Amino acid sequence: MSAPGPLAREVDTDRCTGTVLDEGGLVLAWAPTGHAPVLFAHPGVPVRSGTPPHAGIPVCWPWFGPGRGGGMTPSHGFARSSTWQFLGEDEGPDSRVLRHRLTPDDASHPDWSQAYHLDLVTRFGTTLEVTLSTTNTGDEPFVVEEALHAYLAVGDVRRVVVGGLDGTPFHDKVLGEDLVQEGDLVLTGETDRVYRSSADVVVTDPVLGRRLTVSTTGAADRVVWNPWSEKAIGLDDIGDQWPHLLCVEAANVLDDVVTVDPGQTRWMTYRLSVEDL
Ligand SMILES: O=P(O)(O)OC[C@H]1O[C@@H](O)[C@H](O)[C@@H](O)[C@@H]1O
Repeated sequence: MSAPGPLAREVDTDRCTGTVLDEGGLVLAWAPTGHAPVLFAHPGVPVRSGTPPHAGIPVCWPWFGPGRGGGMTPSHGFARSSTWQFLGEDEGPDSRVLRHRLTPDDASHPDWSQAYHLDLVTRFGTTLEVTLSTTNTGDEPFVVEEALHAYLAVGDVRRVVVGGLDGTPFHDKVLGEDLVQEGDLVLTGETDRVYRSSADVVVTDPVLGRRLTVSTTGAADRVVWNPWSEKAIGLDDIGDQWPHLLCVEAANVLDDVVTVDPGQTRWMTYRLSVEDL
């Protein structure tokens, strides 16, 4: 018998449909009325409890990947595999607002003893807005890496054009080099890049006939990732679906880590909108 899936909070309004899971505080789905789903999730592999999926918008916190010094597990921190408190939902002026929180009572880790509140506010409307806030409830400053690791659904990643990054310095994790983007980005192979930019990113998708715009506040970096065919084989919830996703993440990583002083709250917002071509 397969394990039951995590608890899903469903939204269905005249503006959109959407889903957030308590596990991971994962925004799994969003589709404004009249549009196909905007976030990627493998059509044949359900989300399993205990396994953070390559889907939706995982929360990476308080480290990214293996952490700045390397070797940290789980990859991307413990927030995405922890079960968050659901604080409730209400109707905003133009969106349904769902609130989740993670505290040391919900998630602990041997390498993380700091006192914190991590809050996730998801606004489901004709645009999607996700805010991740870190509050230091302890007596000592602490440093976090963080990302809202959005998996955008695309028709064919080899045919999309990613605009808004021209002239931006980036760290290429595949090549291990620091480079500068020239012109629009067209992906031709495994791509894993940390762009030092807070500018809007526009993904033009001729196959699905739409344009996605990512804008953020409080995020110094954009991470662009697709594993491509070979690496995708080892990721069972991506597999042969790799052409149908493009991660454009809002992040504060590498040299852009965030210091949170006692009593302080630092926040980051990811906004996503879609328009027909
Ligand atoms: O398989 P994971 O842990 O979800 O990570 C997926 C990818 O996430 C990206 O954000 C990282 O830049 C990649 O290096 C990583 O491979």
